[in-house]
Amino acid sequence: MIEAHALTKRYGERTAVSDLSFTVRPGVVTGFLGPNGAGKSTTMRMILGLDAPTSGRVTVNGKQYAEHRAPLHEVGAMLEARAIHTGRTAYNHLLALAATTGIPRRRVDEVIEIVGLGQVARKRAGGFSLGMGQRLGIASALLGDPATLVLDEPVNGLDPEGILWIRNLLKDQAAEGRTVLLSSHLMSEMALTAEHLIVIGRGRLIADTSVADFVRTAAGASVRVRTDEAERLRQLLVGHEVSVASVDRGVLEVTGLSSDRIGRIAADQAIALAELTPQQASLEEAFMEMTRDAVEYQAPAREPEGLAA
Ligand SMILES: Nc1ncnc2c1ncn2[C@@H]1O[C@H](COP(=O)(O)OP(=O)(O)OP(=O)(O)O)[C@@H](O)[C@H]1O
Repeated sequence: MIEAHALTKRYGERTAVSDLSFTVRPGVVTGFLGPNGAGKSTTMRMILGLDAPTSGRVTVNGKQYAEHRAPLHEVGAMLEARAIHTGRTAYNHLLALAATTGIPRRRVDEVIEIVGLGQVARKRAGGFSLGMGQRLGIASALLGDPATLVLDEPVNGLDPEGILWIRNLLKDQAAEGRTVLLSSHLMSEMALTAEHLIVIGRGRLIADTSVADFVRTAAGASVRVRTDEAERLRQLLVGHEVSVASVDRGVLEVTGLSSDRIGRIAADQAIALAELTPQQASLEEAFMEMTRDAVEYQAPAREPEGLAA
């Protein structure tokens, strides 16, 4: 369990994270979303004790990272996969890491198997592809068999097979009762991997919700209706906070009413419907919609061009 309480981080004049409170629970994959510069990496660094909060606090299983006696067993992290620029083999890299924390050699073999690096474990990690580097980063994170995993952009640069692999791995880790927090810019990927979302914009909390609710409550969700009496139905539906667009002959797109409601109104007036389809906003659209205000509202008007995140 990760708990942030009024977490704030300032770098000089710039506030990277502002009064951020959230809880990441075990058992489900939690996605950490936000536009560029929203403060995701800064928050993750504070979780891992790599950056000190200006105020507030964040704990992992009730303690701040530095208070844990064996942090590698508590929290596994991958912040930048590319941080592994090593002349060592993947195996020796993991072995050295294990040795510093009293983790046995057989666990190194185990994690190499888990991440599928068996074929290349004796090769220099410095020559690894991005995908192999990601797998090695994940192997390092899993080494201490931690109850909590914190991964910054773990699917970055992976091919479809690698993405599917990480998705299943993280779901399995969560299903085993671990706490899993991952950030990603790939919203569509997050929709498939995460069950819960923490969304931030300009360092502030925008949403702390299930993926299903996030998409459901996103503005812009509409219903597609097809009927021979489109014009009559349009006049019945249109009103305060309900807009109806004619997208094609006999096809309406209704925003502001549920499909249930539209179906009932049509039935009451004996209008036969040939189609009544809720158009689910994609996570990508929902994310853009919900973070847009945070970006626009808080962007300082006087900021010099080119500096705005
Ligand atoms: N060491 C630092 N010194 C000064 N400003 C920083 C520092 N680290 C981050 N920032 C600023 O804090 C804000 C948040 O950055 P952060 O990297 O946490 O965002 P992010 O959500 O991870 O973004 P991205 O998705 O682009 O990586 C940004 O405006 C960034 O410029």
